[in-house]
Amino acid sequence: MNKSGAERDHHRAAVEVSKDKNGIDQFIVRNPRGTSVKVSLHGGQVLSWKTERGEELLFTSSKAIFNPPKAVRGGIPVCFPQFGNRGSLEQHGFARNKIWVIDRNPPSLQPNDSNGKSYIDLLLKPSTDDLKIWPHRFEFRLRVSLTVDGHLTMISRIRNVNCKPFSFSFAYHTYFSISDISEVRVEGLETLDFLDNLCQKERFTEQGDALTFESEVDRVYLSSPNTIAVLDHKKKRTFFIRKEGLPDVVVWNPWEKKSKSIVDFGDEEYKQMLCIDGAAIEKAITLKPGEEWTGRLELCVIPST
Ligand SMILES: O=P(O)(O)OC[C@H]1O[C@@H](O)[C@H](O)[C@@H](O)[C@@H]1O
Repeated sequence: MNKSGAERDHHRAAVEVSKDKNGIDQFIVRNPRGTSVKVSLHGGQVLSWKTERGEELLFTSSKAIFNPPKAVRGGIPVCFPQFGNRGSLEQHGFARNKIWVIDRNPPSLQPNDSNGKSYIDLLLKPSTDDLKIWPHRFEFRLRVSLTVDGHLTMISRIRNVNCKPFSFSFAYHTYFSISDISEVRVEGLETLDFLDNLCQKERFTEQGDALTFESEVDRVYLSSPNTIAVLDHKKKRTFFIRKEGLPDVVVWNPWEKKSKSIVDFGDEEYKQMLCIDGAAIEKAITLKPGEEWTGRLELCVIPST
C-alpha cells in the first residue's frame, strides 16, 4: 500500500458511523487522544465537539427537535447560500436543512493540512427543487477534521459548476457552550463597525473594550481580524476562532424575552450559549463559472486562569 493509501485508511479507521433516531447517518471522528466530533449527514451539521475528558464544547438545546429536514438548535449548522433574512430564500438558506452525502474517496489534504488529522468529507449538490428556488448549480464540499491536539477545523469549498456567475453569503453558525453569559468576554471585535439586526441592520462602531453581555445581541461585525477569542472566566477556558476567507463575525444571544419565543430553545438556555460565527455576509461572494471559494474555520480551546 502506498503512503497516501495507508494515510487514508488511518483517517477512515478514526471515523465511526452511527444512526440518529430518524435513521440518518452520523459520524464520530476521533483523534488518538479521544477528542471527538460528531457530524450529521442531516444539514452537514457538526452536533458535538468533546474534549478527551468528555466535556462538551458546543451547546445543543435540551429542547432541540431532531426532525429532518429542520436544522437542530445548536452545534454548528452552516448558513448557505443566504445568511439570515438577507434575500428571498428561507432564513439562513437551505443547506442546513438538506441531507448531505459522505464522500468515501475524498481528495487528499493540502500538505499543511494533513498533519495528524482525522477527517470526513460531506457533499451537497442542489436538487431539482433547490434549483427552482435558487437556479445555480454548485458543488459544496465540507471537510470536518480533528487534529491530535483536538482542534476542530471546518473547510467549505463551494464551486460554481454552472455556465453563469452566482453570489452567496455564508456563516458557520457556531453555538459555543459557556458557563454563564455574564461571565464571558469576546476579544477581537473592538473598534470594528457592525450592522445591528436589532436596529434594522443600521451600522454602528464598537467601542475599544472587549465585548461583554447584558442584553440581547444580534450583530454582524465587519472586516474583523482572523482570530477572535471567547474567554469564559468561570469555566477557566478560552475558545480561539481562527478563520480564513470569512471577513465578518456574527454575534448572537437571544437573551430572556426572545428565548421564550423560540420553540426549540429553553427559556433560560440563553445563559449557557453564545453564537460567534465566522461569516461572509456584508460583501457577497461571487463565483464565475468554474471558480471555487474556500472558507476555513479552526476552533480550539485552551485552559485559562
Ligand atoms: O432561529 P434561527 O433561524 O436558527 O436563527 C437564529 C439566529 O441566528 C443568528 O445568526 C441571526 O443573526 C439571528 O437573527 C437569528 O435569530
